Amino acid sequence: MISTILERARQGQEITPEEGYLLLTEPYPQAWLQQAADDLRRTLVGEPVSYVVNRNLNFTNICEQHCSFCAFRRDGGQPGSYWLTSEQMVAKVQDALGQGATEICLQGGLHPGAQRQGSTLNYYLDLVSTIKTTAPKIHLHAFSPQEVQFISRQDGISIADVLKALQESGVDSLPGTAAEVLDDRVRRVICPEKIDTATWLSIITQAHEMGIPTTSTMLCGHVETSHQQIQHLHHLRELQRRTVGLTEFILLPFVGAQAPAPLRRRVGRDQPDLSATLRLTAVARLFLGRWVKHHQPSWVKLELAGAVQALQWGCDDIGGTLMEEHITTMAGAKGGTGKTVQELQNAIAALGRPHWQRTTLYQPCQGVPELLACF
Ligand SMILES: C[S@@+](CC[C@H](N)C(=O)[O-])C[C@H]1O[C@@H](n2cnc3c(N)ncnc32)[C@H](O)[C@@H]1O
Ligand SMILES: Nc1c(NC[C@H](O)[C@H](O)[C@H](O)CO)[nH]c(=O)[nH]c1=O
Ligand SMILES: N[C@@H](Cc1ccc(O)cc1)C(=O)O
Ligand code: SF4
Repeated sequence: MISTILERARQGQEITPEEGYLLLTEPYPQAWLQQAADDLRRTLVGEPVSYVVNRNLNFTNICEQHCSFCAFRRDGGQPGSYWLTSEQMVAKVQDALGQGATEICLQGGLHPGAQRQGSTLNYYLDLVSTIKTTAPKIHLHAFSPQEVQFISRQDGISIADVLKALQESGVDSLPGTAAEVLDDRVRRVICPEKIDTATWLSIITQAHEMGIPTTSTMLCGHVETSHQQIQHLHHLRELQRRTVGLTEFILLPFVGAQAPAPLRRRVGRDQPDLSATLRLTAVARLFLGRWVKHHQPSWVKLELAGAVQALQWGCDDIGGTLMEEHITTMAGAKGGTGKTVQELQNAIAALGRPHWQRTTLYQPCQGVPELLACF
């Protein structure tokens, strides 16, 4: 019975993957689902909604892979390809500091030419030290598991050694991107060159065991089934049961408008389906239950109004200011490339809920002058 499952989940009891599947697929009033997810959110984290003042830094879009959803990647030398110099990165980090950023979110394409002294790891360590020299106190949220594996593969060194070197040079946490859908049949269609499910889980597990926290994500709304969505959430819940290193879950609905034609045509939709995204947002909150306290929608992909709705379907964080979002904007997302603190605060206040500025790891930040005291 749907109402029994919802009631148990609302109280924070674990539901099975089969029950999660029923919540996603059975016909019943979606208001029940919304209410249960909203209630569980209130029980676990209360009314306040957080945001983080951060800047995205996508150091290059030159990438050796060809994920079928990705409008960001370019070949080297192709029109629109770019590779930032360290001077350009320093300027962006300084500008971010001036705007009160506490986090740099650093990710890029997998560029085989990105090497120092013949080593890919050395290039990435240089990136980290460029940022940390410019902003020693900033939280560096850098490199997806796919990027970690790329370094390991290029240089023939272990994942553990890559993670250790990144940690020692100043990486504070990893973005849990490249998860897409943790199902190898889906991965063979949308990202055949990427690491498989087991490798993604293993890299995140190793990071957590070394004391590097990560976020978690799901790229939804393309070719995956409801069953595969639940399996993805199940993988995350089991991982978290073992390591407790996930800080949050971020649902990333696929934006197709400018994505490569084959997947775009197959999906047949340019922008995310908001009601399907909200349903999955609520099921993710209920399924991950007490294991993952923080849930974030993507205002880039849903637009701010859609992200505000997601705050009523289980989310408790509105995300980051981002300052410059490229990846999904290049795919035709309509949410914009950055938000001011005022815009985020106003959006939260419109719901009648209090807002608070967090660090990447969900610690409170003080007012602007004391900002850097929160590290
Ligand atoms: C572009 S990658 C950057 C890091 C690295 N290249 C990687 O793939 O892990 C970051 C994430 O952006 C998301 N993304 C890319 N294209 C998207 C699209 N069209 N719609 C929604 N999310 C997208 C994917 O989830 C992907 O893992
Ligand atoms: N949702 C998107 C994000 N989110 C990143 C967060 O702002 C932040 O880095 C995380 O909460 C850790 O503190 N970043 C993007 O570039 N695009 C998005 O759509
Ligand atoms: N969600 C990632 C960041 C991110 C998300 C989506 C993107 O398209 C790009 C980056 C995080 O862990 O913070
Ligand atoms: S998602 Fe990442 S790995 Fe895949 S093509 Fe885009 S930049 Fe490259």
